[in-house]
Amino acid sequence: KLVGKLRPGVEAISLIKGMEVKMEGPCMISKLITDTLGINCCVLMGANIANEIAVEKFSEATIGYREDKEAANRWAKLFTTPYFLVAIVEDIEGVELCGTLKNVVAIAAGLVDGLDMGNNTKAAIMRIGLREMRAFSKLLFPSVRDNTFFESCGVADLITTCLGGRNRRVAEAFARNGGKRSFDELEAEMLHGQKLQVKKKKEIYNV
Ligand SMILES: NC(=O)c1ccc[n+]([C@@H]2O[C@H](COP(=O)([O-])OP(=O)(O)OC[C@H]3O[C@@H](n4cnc5c(N)ncnc54)[C@H](O)[C@@H]3O)[C@@H](O)[C@H]2O)c1
Ligand SMILES: O=P(O)(O)OC[C@H](O)CO
Repeated sequence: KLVGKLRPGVEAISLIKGMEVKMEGPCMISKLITDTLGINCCVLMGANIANEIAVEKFSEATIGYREDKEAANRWAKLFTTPYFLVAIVEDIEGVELCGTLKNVVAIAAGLVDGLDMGNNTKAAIMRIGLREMRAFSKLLFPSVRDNTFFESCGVADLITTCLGGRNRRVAEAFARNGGKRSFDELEAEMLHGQKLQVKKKKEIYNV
C-alpha cells in the first residue's frame, strides 16, 4: 500500500520479529521492506515485552543496521529514554534472526514447563537453543557475528521470552493438556486476539 507514496530519503525501522519464506529461501522482513519500498531499513529487537515497556520498566534493545551508521544512530537517539537503552550493531541479519528464532526456543521452554521438567532442563533448552540460533543464523547468513548473540536482541530476549512470552505460555498449556487441545484453540482462548509467534500464513511464516 505504501509503494510509490513515500518521499525520497525516507528511512524505515522494523520491529517485526519474523521472516518470509519463499521458494528460493528465507527473506528477512527488513529486506522485504527495502526491496518493496526502495528505502533503507534498520531493525530494532531486544528483551522488550510490550506491557512492561508500557509501564516504563527498564529495558535494553538492539538496533541492527547495514552500513549506514548515521541512520542507526539517529534511530537510537529517537528511541532512547531513561527506561529504554538502545545499542547499535552493524549486523542487521544477526539482530533480526535473534528476534525471530528465539520464538521457536520459547515453545520448547513452554513444553518443558508444562511437563514439569524443572529449571535445570529449561536452562539446558535455552543454552542449546541459543547455540542452535547462532548455527542456523550463520548457515543462512555467514556474515552474522557471534557478539550479536550477547546483545539484548540475543541472550536477553531469549531469556525474557522463555520466561514471560506468549509462545512459552501457550506451549505450557499445550503440554499440560497432553496435546489434546490444539495450538489454534489455545491461541484463541489465551491470547485475546494476539497471535502465536510461529505462524504459517499461506507460504509466509511470522516466526
Ligand atoms: N507484544 C510484544 O511484547 C512485542 C515486543 C516486541 C516486538 N514485538 C513484535 O511486534 C510484532 C507485532 O506484535 P504484536 O504483539 O502486535 O502481535 P499481534 O499478535 O497482536 O499482531 C500480529 C498481527 O500480525 C498479523 N500477521 C501475522 N503474519 C502476518 C503476515 N505474514 N502478513 C501480514 N500480517 C501478519 C497477525 O494476523 C496479527 O494481526 C511481532 O512481530 C512481534 O514479534 C512484539
Ligand atoms: O510477544 P511475546 O510475549 O512472545 O514477546 C515478544 C518479544 O519478542 C519479547 O521481546
